[in-house]
Amino acid sequence: MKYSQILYKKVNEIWKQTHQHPFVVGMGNGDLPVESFIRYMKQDYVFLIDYSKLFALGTIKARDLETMAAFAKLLHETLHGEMELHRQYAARFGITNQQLEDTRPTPMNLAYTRYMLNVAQNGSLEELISALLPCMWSYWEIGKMLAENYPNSIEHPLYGEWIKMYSSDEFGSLAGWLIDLLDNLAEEKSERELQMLEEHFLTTSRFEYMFWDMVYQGGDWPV
Ligand SMILES: Cc1ncc(CO)c(N)n1
Repeated sequence: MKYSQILYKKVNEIWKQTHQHPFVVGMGNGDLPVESFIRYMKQDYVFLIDYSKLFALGTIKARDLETMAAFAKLLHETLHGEMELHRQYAARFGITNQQLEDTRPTPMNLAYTRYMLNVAQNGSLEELISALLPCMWSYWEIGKMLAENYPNSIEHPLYGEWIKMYSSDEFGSLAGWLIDLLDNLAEEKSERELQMLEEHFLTTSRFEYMFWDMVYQGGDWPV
């Protein structure tokens, strides 16, 4: 069994809970309050600023030109693709790009990005990928689940664009490349090293659930 399939089985329960979270289900059936989505868009924008740095670090840690170029492409896609979706959404609500950028990350958002950046800056390329992969893979799974379970969801005037992006073959091919890369790199790893990669994969899978819950519940700093 491929290492990624082993990891997928280990996070199955966590990802299933994410698929059943009211924020995610609300995007599918259209019941998600707009205020929750605006909070998500703002928090996710500042998340993506730090998240994109992982791809830059991946280019630095890459051991061959092809992998360097792929991480550079992921950096570009994040800064100009995913973040542009948020900027377009924000404009519909009269929120400027500067206002998006000035969003103060919640404690949970900060904990998530700092965990990933710490792994990416101090760990191996394999550790960076194992921390990063649940972000892309779980979003692809959520996008596909919503498009399949709620056929009209991609036509929703607000949430449709989000579902289209994350269920797309283009986003899936980027996630698939990262999955294959981890599988290739895992072949040469010791049991102890694989245990460390698994811990990162589980931790950021849990952070993904917590991020949906934070934007749904509105958790923030006391003052
Ligand atoms: C919190 C979070 N995780 C993953 C992704 C996928 O890019 C995202 N945009 N935001």
